[in-house]
Amino acid sequence: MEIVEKVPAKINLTLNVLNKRPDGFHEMRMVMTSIDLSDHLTFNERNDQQITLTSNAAFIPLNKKNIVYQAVRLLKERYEIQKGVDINIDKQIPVAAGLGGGSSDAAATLRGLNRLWELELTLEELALIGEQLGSDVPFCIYKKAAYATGRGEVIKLIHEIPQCWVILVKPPKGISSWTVFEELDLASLPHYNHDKMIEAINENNYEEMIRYAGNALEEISGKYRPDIKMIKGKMEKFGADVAIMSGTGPTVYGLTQQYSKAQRIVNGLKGFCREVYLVRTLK
Ligand SMILES: C[C@](O)(CO)[C@H](O)COP(=O)(O)OP(=O)(O)OC[C@H]1O[C@@H](n2ccc(N)nc2=O)[C@H](O)[C@@H]1O
Ligand SMILES: Nc1ncnc2c1ncn2[C@@H]1O[C@H](COP(=O)(O)OP(=O)(O)OP(=O)(O)O)[C@@H](O)[C@H]1O
Repeated sequence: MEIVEKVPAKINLTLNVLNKRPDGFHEMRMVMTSIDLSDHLTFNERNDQQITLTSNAAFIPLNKKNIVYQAVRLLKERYEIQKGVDINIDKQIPVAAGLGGGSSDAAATLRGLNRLWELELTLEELALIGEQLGSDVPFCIYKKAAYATGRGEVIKLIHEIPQCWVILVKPPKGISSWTVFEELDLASLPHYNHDKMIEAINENNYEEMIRYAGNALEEISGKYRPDIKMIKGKMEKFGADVAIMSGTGPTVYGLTQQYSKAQRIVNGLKGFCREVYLVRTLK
């Protein structure tokens, strides 16, 4: 039997870092939404114990270093599954971009194998397992909009955000989450009002929502990647209502509700960056 899972990327509408925790992670407060830029994972059962990965992308590992492989191993060990699986990763989400690409692939693997091996696990159970793979994986299990706390694994689903166009610009070279978090000066971080943002989202009020968008990691990532600031400025100049870095970057996203404006922003930015995407937020 063949199973296919759609694997949406994510953006952080607000990202706050509170304190460093005893476990070495940081306490987060984030409003996040899935967006319609997706990988696709295809699963085919094997009767032997082998796990094989194939992909159109040359730049992700296709062995046990891939988070998809780790997700398979986790489920096989936990539920004593005596079967293997062939998985193809149709990679469309830019890698190490701040868009949750690997985390979302891992989440889709848990969802896909739940179906393929008929484990009948709930999304909450899959999210609990996903925590062991990475801080963003539980959010990615739901493919919705949510308020994420803890190290990012405590998820409270919220109302879908007001429909809008999302323009994504992914500058060359990624940034690792580890590097960004290690350099943080917590006392100097800005704070974005996620409660007010969630209120605006619940009222489907786009104009009010964008007033509260922001990413506390922008400053530190910007030190490594001065192009982030340049792209933000260009995006606002071409008419985006807001221009914010997603996750630990380097991707910058802009929001607008007008398609004509979205097209103008895309055409303007294509002059500065190769990887420019125009997508919608997911319902
Ligand atoms: C920045 C975000 O992408 C926002 O969505 C996430 O908070 C990070 O998610 P992620 O990359 O999946 O993070 P993980 O793979 O769990 O951790 C990578 C590294 O980032 C740092 N990290 C991550 C999450 C967190 N709450 N505190 C941290 O300090 C840690 O150094 C960790 O070793
Ligand atoms: N299936 C996968 N897809 C993408 N990257 C993967 C995958 N498996 C392992 N990786 C590795 O994980 C690293 C992080 O990639 P990823 O795309 O998850 O970063 P990201 O978009 O910044 O995610 P986040 O926003 O959660 O930090 C990359 O260096 C990549 O080589």
